[in-house]
Amino acid sequence: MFFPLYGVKVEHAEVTNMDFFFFFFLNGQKRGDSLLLHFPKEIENYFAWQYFWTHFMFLFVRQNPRWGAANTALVRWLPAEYEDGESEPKGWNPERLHNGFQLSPARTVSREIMTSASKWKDDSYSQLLVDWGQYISHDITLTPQSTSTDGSDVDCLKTCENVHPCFPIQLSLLWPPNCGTNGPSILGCMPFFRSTSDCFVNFQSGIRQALQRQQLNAMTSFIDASAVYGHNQKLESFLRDLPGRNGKLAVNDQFKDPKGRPYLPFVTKLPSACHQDLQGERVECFSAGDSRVSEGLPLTCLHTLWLREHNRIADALKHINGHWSPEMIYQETRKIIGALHQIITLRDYVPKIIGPESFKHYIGPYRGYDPSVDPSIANVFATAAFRFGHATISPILWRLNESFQEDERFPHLRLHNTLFSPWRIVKEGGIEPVLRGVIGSAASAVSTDMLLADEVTERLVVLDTLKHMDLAALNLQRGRDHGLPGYNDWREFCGLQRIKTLADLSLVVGDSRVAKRILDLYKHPDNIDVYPGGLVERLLPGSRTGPLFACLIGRQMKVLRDGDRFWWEADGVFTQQQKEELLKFSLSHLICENSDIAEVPLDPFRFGKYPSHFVSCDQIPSMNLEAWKEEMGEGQPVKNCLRIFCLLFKKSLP
Ligand code: HEM
Ligand SMILES: [Ca+2]
Repeated sequence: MFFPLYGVKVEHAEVTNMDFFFFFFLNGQKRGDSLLLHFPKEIENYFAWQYFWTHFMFLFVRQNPRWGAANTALVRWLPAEYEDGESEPKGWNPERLHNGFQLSPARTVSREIMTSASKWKDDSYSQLLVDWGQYISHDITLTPQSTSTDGSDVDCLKTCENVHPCFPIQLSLLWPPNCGTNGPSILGCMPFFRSTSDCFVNFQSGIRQALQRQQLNAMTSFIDASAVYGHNQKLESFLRDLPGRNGKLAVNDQFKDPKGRPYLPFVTKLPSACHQDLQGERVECFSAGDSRVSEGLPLTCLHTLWLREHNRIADALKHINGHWSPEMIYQETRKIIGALHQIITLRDYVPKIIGPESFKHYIGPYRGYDPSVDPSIANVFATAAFRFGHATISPILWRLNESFQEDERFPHLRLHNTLFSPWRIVKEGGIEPVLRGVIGSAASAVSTDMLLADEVTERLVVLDTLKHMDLAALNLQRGRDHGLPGYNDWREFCGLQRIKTLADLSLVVGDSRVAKRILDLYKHPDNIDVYPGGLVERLLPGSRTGPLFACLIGRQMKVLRDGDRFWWEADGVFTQQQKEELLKFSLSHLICENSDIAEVPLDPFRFGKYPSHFVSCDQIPSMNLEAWKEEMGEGQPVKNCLRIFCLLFKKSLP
């Protein structure tokens, strides 16, 4: 399995005997596997574990072990629509008519209605809101792509023909389209690898659907900090500082920041494909729980902050509970970090993305774990709705100094000069200049006539291809590759009216010129792809999405929360006192604790000018980890006990 655009190969599922063991007894919920289960040192060996599994694991067996596990299929909320009914994407046969018309190539749609040479600013939010979106998307979804070598002898980097597994994005010579008399002529193509298909046949949905091509999610769908810890045992072990016996994560052994703070470790396969500063030592791609960590600098900064926070909390827990084993410290810390990811996402992020009304409507207050809810990621969410964020990418990466002014030594950069360039962190002042830029500059606005910045539609850098790519066209082609039904079908799914006329579309878009351009291009409203359709909708009040994407994102977030046995608010996961402490956490606190930045906004997702809207780090609430103190008394119940032994025996550990 291969992620060509990120230049990282990932072996399929890496299932070991032990994994099967975990899988059957613990129902495949990888994160849960290690979150609640903690053992005293005496039984931290295989045979004792086996005894434990055999005798007590029935307590955890659930009906749907694969829901939300890594390397399972993206689920369908509507059946797939392929040209041949089973696997060929729409547009595979360019001559084929859809509702009487040929489909416009993805690149044409991108240039006609999605690419923008400029972006407005949205003074309500900071750039961090955008970057958290990307970061959290990497916790919940990663769609692996086929390699050219998957049983075929075509090279998708070279061919411009539709031959499995290649589905290249055709480039049109004439621009703008329709300006010539003989129709657009083909200039070449951008490489495109089809997503890997799932070989698991699910007959529950009927024979026809069972035979349809399905795509995979390589991550755990749960918001569980899998981007920090990895989603399989091998990666998880690699990321830990096991020799240190301290419950911490491994750090970079070659470089530290100017104040001695650690960086993420490098990947092991060297030399890595990341770009280099031509002077001095090489800086390789970083490694983390998610392989895309080096894609952009703000993303790498967020990964670095969480690595440091894990190690900081692990130190504190060791100090508070001197009797805890390294394994216990690691697992408790991981559990806390997972909960913090959930809190930031559902409390701070999602309401700003879908707006307060949609939050109330689609998500609502938490009412406990519901075992009948499937927490898997939906294909339409990963492939269209949550890619709304691509329309909010800033073409400039802002870097700021201590006074939150442009840093003279490290000036702002055009985005394409920052992708896959971790050397800019190591050699250009650490994470601080980028982080200050992220909290100290306004987010790009979303507006129907300025969608994706041309920095990502004309100059997107991906590894393993020298050609610049077009992110809008990739998203669209990916939607067709996955057989996503059209925009109108998804509107109906969400209880919104189907678009029948130009007037309908103008109303929904709020701009009749844009609506006309779309219908001129697609010719029939039922042909509009869900990605551009959802993206151009007029935003709901107080949101960054229109009604369709708000519905799809809202529904996805609700199932991620309600279908998660280990959701931080679920019964028995944390004590009341611990929950109260967790709620004090904020991304501002994360930045204060783990960087050299001493002043931050109270709500770092909101844009505020420096210095008037910033406060000193002393004023940012912080968690008191004493709530995790475990008081040991012989034969007495353990205080704050939520560990599995305590739950089973209601007494202190031997
Ligand atoms: C500089 C910023 C970003 C870059 C360069 C970037 C780039 C990419 C690329 C190259 C892909 C794979 C495209 C394909 O071949 O299908 C992708 C996928 C995706 N992106 Fe982004 N992205 C960025 C920011 C964001 C943001 C802000 C969000 C959401 C708020 C987001 C959400 C997603 C999602 C959900 C996927 C699909 C993941 C999967 O299932 O594999 N991205 N992005
Ligand atoms: Ca996850």
